[in-house]
Amino acid sequence: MSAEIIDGKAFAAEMRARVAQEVARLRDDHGLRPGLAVVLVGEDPASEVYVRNKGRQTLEAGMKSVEHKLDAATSQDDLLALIAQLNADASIHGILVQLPLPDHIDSDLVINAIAPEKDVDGFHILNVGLLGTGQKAMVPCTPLGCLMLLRARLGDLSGRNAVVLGRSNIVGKPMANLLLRDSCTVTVAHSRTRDLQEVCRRADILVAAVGRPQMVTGEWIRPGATVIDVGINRIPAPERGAGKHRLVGDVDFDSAAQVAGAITPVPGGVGPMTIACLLANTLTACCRIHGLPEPEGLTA
Ligand SMILES: Nc1nc2c(c(=O)[nH]1)N[C@@H](CN(C=O)c1ccc(C(=O)N[C@@H](CCC(=O)O)C(=O)O)cc1)CN2
Repeated sequence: MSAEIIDGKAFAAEMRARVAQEVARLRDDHGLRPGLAVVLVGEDPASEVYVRNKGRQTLEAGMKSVEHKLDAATSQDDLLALIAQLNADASIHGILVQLPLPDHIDSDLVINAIAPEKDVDGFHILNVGLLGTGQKAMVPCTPLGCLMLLRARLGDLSGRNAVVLGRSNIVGKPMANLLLRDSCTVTVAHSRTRDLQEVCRRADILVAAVGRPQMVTGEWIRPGATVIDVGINRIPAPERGAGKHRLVGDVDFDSAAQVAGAITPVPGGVGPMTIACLLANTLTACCRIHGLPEPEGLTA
């Protein structure tokens, strides 16, 4: 193996410590406590874990944490009523609706009902537009985490060839916008892209967010490239015992690490950065809502 392993878990821990420092400063200097409300509809086991971790890490950073766990059959109107209540709650600076939502709920409608200044996921159409036009926005947490890792490893990103594999609203599109904002030459590739492997091989920076376990192998990677693996896929691991599973990314780590200059592992790469950036966004939202200067280095 030749690649440097980018330790997202350690980077996220440093970021959370920095957020906690700033939260303490807000309390001491302004008597403020950032508050985050997380809404979960249904009983998806992975979502339950993520929501629990968000609540715990929010409290550890010194912020207020509120969890709303709603039955899977909750109506869209009831969910919208809860969002309206949280929008009006001055002690709440960030609102996040855990995705995916049950099929009977229109996710776009719900997300766009969140007050844009409290939209710490950065999914509201106003924040999407602000980011897309290079203006000050709330930035989606996973792409923000990827950007932080890239800047920490590479410094100035300008002029680099970046390929984003995947075009989702949550990761691929905002990631491409963030890399463009940092003056990369950006290609968004996806399942219909011709010569996909060749396109990826041109990348100095490759962000894989395609949702297909271990799809990107060493042959897809330019020697020395920086590879950010956003995928979180649970695959059977019979070698660990009957019915056991393990987590893998969208990149085949073993072959990719032979070629890349640096690579994020799964788990322990991008995943932990998602929640660290959520805390940073909640702090940023609190500062913006109260007209206070934002701490440096915690947003794009
Ligand atoms: N409203 C949102 N919903 C979802 C988002 C989001 O950003 N906003 N992202 C994902 C899930 N997610 C956070 O919500 C998330 C995913 C993974 C991790 C993480 O730390 N992963 C670990 C492995 C965890 C495991 O063992 O399963 C890692 O990669 O090391 C954190 C947050 C979908 N929904």
